[in-house]
Amino acid sequence: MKKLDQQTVKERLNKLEGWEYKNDAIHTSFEFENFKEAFATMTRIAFEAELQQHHPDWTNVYNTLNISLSTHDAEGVTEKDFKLAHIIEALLGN
Ligand SMILES: C[C@H](O)[C@H](O)[C@H]1CNC2=NC(N)=NC(=O)C2=N1
Repeated sequence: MKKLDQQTVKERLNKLEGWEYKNDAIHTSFEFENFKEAFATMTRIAFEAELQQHHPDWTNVYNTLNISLSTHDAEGVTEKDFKLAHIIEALLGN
């Protein structure tokens, strides 16, 4: 899949509140009530990621979750990343 140019990424980010473009990836963070809530959400995201065959680069510390999405083959951001980002937002009820 083709890497999106910077202008296109910025336009697409207008519809994704709380996400930013940096280092050839799109990033966001979430804060939950506690670790259990964070990990439960990660599990739900993991099942969706597996269905998409597209996986987040993420870190979790207690109740925080940091997510970065990029497409390794394209060395940047593609439509696959935006598709997963929108799925994640929908899972979170946003
Ligand atoms: C073969 C398999 O589809 C690829 O390795 C997939 C798996 N998940 C992936 N996830 C992400 N985020 N980027 C990729 O380029 C990627 N590639």
